[in-house]
Amino acid sequence: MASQESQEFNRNIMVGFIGGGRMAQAMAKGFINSGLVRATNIVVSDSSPLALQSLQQLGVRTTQSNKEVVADSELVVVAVKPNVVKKVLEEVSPEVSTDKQVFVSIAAGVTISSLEQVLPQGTRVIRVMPNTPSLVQAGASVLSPGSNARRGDPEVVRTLLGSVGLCEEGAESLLDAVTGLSGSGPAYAFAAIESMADGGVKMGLPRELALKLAAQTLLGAAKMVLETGKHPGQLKDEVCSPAGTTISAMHVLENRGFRASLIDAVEAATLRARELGASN
Ligand SMILES: NC(=O)C1=CN([C@@H]2O[C@H](COP(=O)(O)OP(=O)(O)OC[C@H]3O[C@@H](n4cnc5c(N)ncnc54)[C@H](O)[C@@H]3O)[C@@H](O)[C@H]2O)C=CC1
Ligand SMILES: O=C(O)[C@@H]1CCC=N1
Repeated sequence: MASQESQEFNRNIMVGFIGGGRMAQAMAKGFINSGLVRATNIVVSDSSPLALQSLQQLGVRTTQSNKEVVADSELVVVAVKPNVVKKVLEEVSPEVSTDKQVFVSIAAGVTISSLEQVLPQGTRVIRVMPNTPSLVQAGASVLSPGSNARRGDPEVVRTLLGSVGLCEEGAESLLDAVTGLSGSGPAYAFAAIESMADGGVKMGLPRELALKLAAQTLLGAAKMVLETGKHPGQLKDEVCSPAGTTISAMHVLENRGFRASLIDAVEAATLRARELGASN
């Protein structure tokens, strides 16, 4: 929910999105549901009319003109795929005024210096790695301010993203690893939920119940880590009774490389983010 700082947050801020795909929709819906931004203060552009249809249902203004979004916004979220970022920034550059807009790029890998190079000199840029649970106020984001960001700019972005979950500030050098962990991480968790539910179904549970139990179990475990402050290893030990069920399952997971697979997954996604940065 909105933090104390948001008391000073300009609730009339105009927020634009260039690209109205999955991440933009998650953020826009999250911002509206948080109560921090009115739907009528959001404008989204997308080259595909289909992508704009579901946004129209939210009550936000939609357009196929990226320039219109920039002209009408104070905070512009760049939410196109990394390989399209340069092209759209070149296109909208004539509309940029350093006194008006802050550009927030959420593109995986794309560096602050490459964003600043293509935008007019002095453009205020903040690079952010968010994730899709922003849709349900349970997002995790890390932001990194560019070289022209003004004193209050990170705070505005932090308040906005803080209204849809956790938002931390960090050095840009951390952002590819953040992408590998929390940016891509929801997919790992969804796969875990789906697979645990499959296990339940295999052992006789109805599908609907199995899915609910699997999702609630991950949610509950995550809340315990965040709210008890205990190390996850200790919490795991507290579930494993001597000669009980859980330790038998943990043995299987260890044998099949469960932990190493997750470590490798975060590493692979981080390295891919670096590659995207080098090529875009
Ligand atoms: N999906 C995710 O979980 C996350 C995505 N991101 C980043 O967010 C960005 C967007 O990703 P998604 O939303 O997943 O992709 P997406 O493919 O769902 O959305 C991208 C949208 O951009 C539109 N588009 C393409 N060319 C355009 C142009 N020239 N002008 C205007 N719109 C154009 C497409 O029609 C599409 O609707 C990417 O850079 C990605 O790295 C960051 C964190 C998480
Ligand atoms: O898969 C991707 O490239 C994007 C970035 C982080 C999550 N999804």
